[in-house]
Amino acid sequence: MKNKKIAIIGGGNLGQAIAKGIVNSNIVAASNITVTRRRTHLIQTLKELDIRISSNNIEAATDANIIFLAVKPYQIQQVIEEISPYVQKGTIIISLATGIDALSIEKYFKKELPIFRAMPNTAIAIGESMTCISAHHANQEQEQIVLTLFEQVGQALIIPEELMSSATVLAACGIAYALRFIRAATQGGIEIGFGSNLALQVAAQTVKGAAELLIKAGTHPEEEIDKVTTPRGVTISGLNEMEHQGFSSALIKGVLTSFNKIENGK
Ligand SMILES: NC(=O)C1=CN([C@@H]2O[C@H](COP(=O)(O)OP(=O)(O)OC[C@H]3O[C@@H](n4cnc5c(N)ncnc54)[C@H](OP(=O)(O)O)[C@@H]3O)[C@@H](O)[C@H]2O)C=CC1
Ligand SMILES: O=C(O)[C@@H]1CCC=N1
Repeated sequence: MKNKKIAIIGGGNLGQAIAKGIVNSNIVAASNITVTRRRTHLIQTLKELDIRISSNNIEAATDANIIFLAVKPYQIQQVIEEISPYVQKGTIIISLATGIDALSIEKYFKKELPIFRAMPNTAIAIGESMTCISAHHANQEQEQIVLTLFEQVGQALIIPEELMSSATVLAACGIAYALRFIRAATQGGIEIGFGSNLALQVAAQTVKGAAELLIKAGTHPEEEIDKVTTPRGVTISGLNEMEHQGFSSALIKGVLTSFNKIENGK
């Protein structure tokens, strides 16, 4: 793994975060990673980590063993058509583009390659991503390589491709849903007396603790809720009022709306 050459085509938010995560994990030497974008002046800081930067996609792709496609979905076809003639047989392709299926990616390459779709979330920047991955024309060794890469920047799992839209909603959009919860809790906290900074600190750590309870203890949310809700107490009153106002229903409807937009474009 250490000697694999990695090209990250599209050094934007996710592309840069992945490059940094891989370097921090020491799994591949920084000098083996090339990140490309047209405006390279915006990624000069990567050079301080020994990562190569370039605006030349073809050069980066030519000798790469693993290529991340981290451009926007509407840019992916053009980028693939540019690099495809130079991509060696057996090169692992990892596309981060939302909503572009593996068959389309293969069609743009005009040849069979091990193609992966990966959907991390923005917590990848701090090594806490939940990344769902699907594989197409890949063998077990290639699957393990891709899984290992994403395990350096959080948790990762391989799922069937038909679940990729669901993974996008639950994990990638999910970060935004959770942050909106924290913002709303903060606003409530201010109304009951906290200054905004303190309210944010309390709300954010509380959500982190709640998530860790489930992850570390492996319990169900309702089991943990039962431990907090004193009979005739204040928690159950607040929770029930939230449900009367449609809290769970609003969240579920939001999830379905995001999902339908990916699946049907509306
Ligand atoms: N999992 C998640 O939470 C999210 C996933 N995504 C998905 O991840 C992908 C990347 O998103 P994100 O990082 O937010 O997007 P960004 O816009 O931040 O990054 C895309 C980068 O691609 C570069 N780029 C555009 N055209 C080319 C080209 N021809 N050659 C090389 N580089 C190019 C752009 O830089 P320049 O203009 O300088 O070339 C830009 O920096 C998207 O496909 C999106 O669907 C997006 C958001 C969140
Ligand atoms: O909002 C979006 O379309 C992208 C996909 C997942 C997260 N952000």
